[in-house]
Amino acid sequence: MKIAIASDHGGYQLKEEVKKYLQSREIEVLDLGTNSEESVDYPQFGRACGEAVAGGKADRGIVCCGTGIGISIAANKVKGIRCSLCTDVNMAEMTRRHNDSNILAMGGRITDTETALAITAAWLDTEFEGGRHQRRVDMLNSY
Ligand SMILES: O=C(CO)[C@H](O)[C@H](O)[C@H](O)COP(=O)(O)O
Repeated sequence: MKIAIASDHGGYQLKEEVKKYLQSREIEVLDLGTNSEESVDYPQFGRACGEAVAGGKADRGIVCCGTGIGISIAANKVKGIRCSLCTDVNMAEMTRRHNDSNILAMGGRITDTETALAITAAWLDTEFEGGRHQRRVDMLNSY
């Protein structure tokens, strides 16, 4: 699996922790920046991750900003993206099982590293259930 990751300055430290975690699992990482805590604009990074996933350059993506909100809004502007802002493991499992989430968003100023890595693990390892949820995902994709 190849995961695209992106953040603004508010999510930079968390992105780096997520990157280390993914690499420890020997998951290939496409790092789309940002590369420091210098102030940047989250819409560009959320869009870049969305386009990487929608365009097939990565299988899924993970984005981080201060809250996870702005960058998830940006990623969800890209057709085909179902970006889910998660603050706990249950949300991560549910959004994979029911929404076939293809980008995970987290907030570097909201969620501590240990929780974020547990969320990441759950999101990576939980399968989409299909069935009635496929119909709903198809509806999302048609909009
Ligand atoms: O988009 C956000 C809020 O929904 C993120 O938290 C951003 O990281 C934040 O807005 C950046 O704010 P800053 O004051 O420019 O660091």
